[in-house]
Formats: sequence, structure tokens, C-alpha cells
Amino acid sequence: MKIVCVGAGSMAEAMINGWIRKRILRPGDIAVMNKSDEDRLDYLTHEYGVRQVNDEMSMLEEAPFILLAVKPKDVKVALSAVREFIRPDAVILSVVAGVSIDSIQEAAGNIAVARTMPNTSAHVGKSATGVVWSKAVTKEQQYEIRDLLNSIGSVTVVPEDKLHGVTGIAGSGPAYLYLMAEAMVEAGMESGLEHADAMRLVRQTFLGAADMMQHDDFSVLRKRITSPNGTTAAGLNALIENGFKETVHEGVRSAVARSKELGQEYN
Ligand SMILES: NC(=O)C1=CN([C@@H]2O[C@H](COP(=O)(O)OP(=O)(O)OC[C@H]3O[C@@H](n4cnc5c(N)ncnc54)[C@H](OP(=O)(O)O)[C@@H]3O)[C@@H](O)[C@H]2O)C=CC1
Ligand SMILES: O=C(O)[C@@H]1CCC=N1
Repeated sequence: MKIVCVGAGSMAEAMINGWIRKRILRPGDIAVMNKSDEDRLDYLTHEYGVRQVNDEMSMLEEAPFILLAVKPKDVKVALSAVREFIRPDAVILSVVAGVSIDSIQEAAGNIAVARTMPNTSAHVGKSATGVVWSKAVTKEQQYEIRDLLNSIGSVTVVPEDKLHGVTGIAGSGPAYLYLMAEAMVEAGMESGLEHADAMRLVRQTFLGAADMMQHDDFSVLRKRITSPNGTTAAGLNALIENGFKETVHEGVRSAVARSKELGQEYN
């Protein structure tokens, strides 16, 4: 047993899928537990081959890593139910928004904690993950954690207070892009495109742009598309005049503020 997932929802599944697809962990290395949704656990076992803790809390005693993937409001109750079974030399890998290392250690006992902020692109091994670890995390454990996180995407080590910003642009970030994509499909259909065609065109536009973004600054890429007085200039001017950048700033600011609120509410 390598890792027990306390919480088996969207984020846990994305990471499990990434780890298994990237062969960093075998299904049998992973066990899952949640609050009450047994059908969910059966789905994860059927889909990925992972094990279920059920009442065998002794599985936690075998695990060098515990993935904490419950909602902030559930952290204290979830950890109080498992703390006596967590190995003293284990590391809690938390993906919980806002909840500090200190709060997790207070609820779990003085266990080493790595606080991370991934996103659901972990499903396809392309998460943008921020991480910070408590002093008790050994160098060896840091390497293992980096392997676990690198296998599902990129890893950025930040001071703990910067994880709010990571949450604002990366943890929540994919949702902003999906909203933009939805709006582009709707607008494409308004221009007369069939839904299926608009979906295919928007998907490929995002896919191509994401690849291009690996090689050049975003403003350089944008300028290469913007012919003087052309269609892109018309589109960008309308977006900017209608407050597009301010709106994006406001969205990120709101997510960052909510992350800080969660920290205050549940620390
Ligand atoms: N979704 C995302 O894109 C991201 C989420 N996160 C963070 O990941 C965490 C989980 O989010 P997400 O996966 O979306 O949430 P979900 O609601 O999908 O999953 C929450 C899980 O926690 C379980 N749970 C609740 N209470 C307990 C408990 N006492 N003991 C054990 N398990 C419990 C639930 O079980 P049950 O179903 O039985 O109630 C469920 O499996 C959050 O803290 C979130 O901030 C971080 C980055 C991205
Ligand atoms: O929306 C949330 O609170 C979680 C954390 C980042 C993405 N989803």
C-alpha cells in the first residue's frame, strides 16, 4: 500500500487516474475511503482497480502517504477518524483549498504535511500544481512527493501564503477556460455554425493554443494573430473595451479571496 485517499471525489479521482495512467502507482498501491457513498467507491474500484479501506483501517498503517481530498468543511472530522491509524512517519498530501498545514497537523496529530493545490487536468497528467511542505517532510519524502506530482503535471514549490494565488489561477483555472469555451461555442452557433462543428473547432483552438503557449510569450503569440485592422483586432478590441481583462482579474481575485476565507473558516 502506497497511498490511502481520504476523500474519493473529483480531485482524488483525477490524481488516481493520472498516477495509474502514468504508471507511477499500481492500482493495488492505492486505497480509497469516503464518508458514506459506497457506490462511489465501487465505481473507483471497477474503473481503476483501486482497493477500498472499508473497515480495514489497518490499511492506513501500511501507507507512507495519505491523500487528504475532502472539502475544507470536512477536514477536521475526516482526520479525527483516521489519525490513530496514520503512521508517525507518514506524510499527509493535502489538496484541500485554504486549510493550512498547522490546521491539518492540529487535526491529524504531528504528522508531516505536504500542502498542494492541483487541478483536475491531473486526469490527463497535465495538472498545474503548487506545493509547500512542513519542516518534518524529509528530503527523501520531498523527492517522492515531487515524483507523485510531476507524474500528473507540473510542480511549482511556493511559500504557503502563495497557495491562495495558485488556487486562484490554477486550482480553479480550468473552470474559467471551460466557461470561455462554452461562450465561444454559443457565439459560434449564433454566427450559424452547427453545435458539433463549433465544439470541434473550439476544442482544437484551445488544444492548439495550449501547445503554442509552451513555446512563446502569450502577448507575442497574440500579436502574431492580430493583423492590423483585421478580424482579431476587432474581436480583441471588443473584448478589451467590454472589460475582459478586468473581469478576469476580478474572477481570480474572488477565488483568491474565497481561498483565504476558507482558511479562516476551517483553520
Ligand atoms: N475539484 C477540483 O477541481 C479541485 C478540488 N480541490 C480540493 O479537493 C478537495 C475535494 O474536492 P472535490 O474532490 O472537488 O470534492 P468532492 O465533493 O468531489 O469529494 C469530496 C470527498 O470527500 C469525502 N468526504 C467527506 N467527508 C468525509 C469524511 N469525514 N471522511 C472521509 N471522506 C469524506 C466525500 O465522501 P462522500 O461522497 O461519501 O460524502 C467525497 O468523496 C477540496 O478540499 C477542494 O478544495 C483542489 C483542487 C482542485
Ligand atoms: O472550487 C474549489 O473550491 C476547489 C478548489 C480549487 C478547485 N476546486
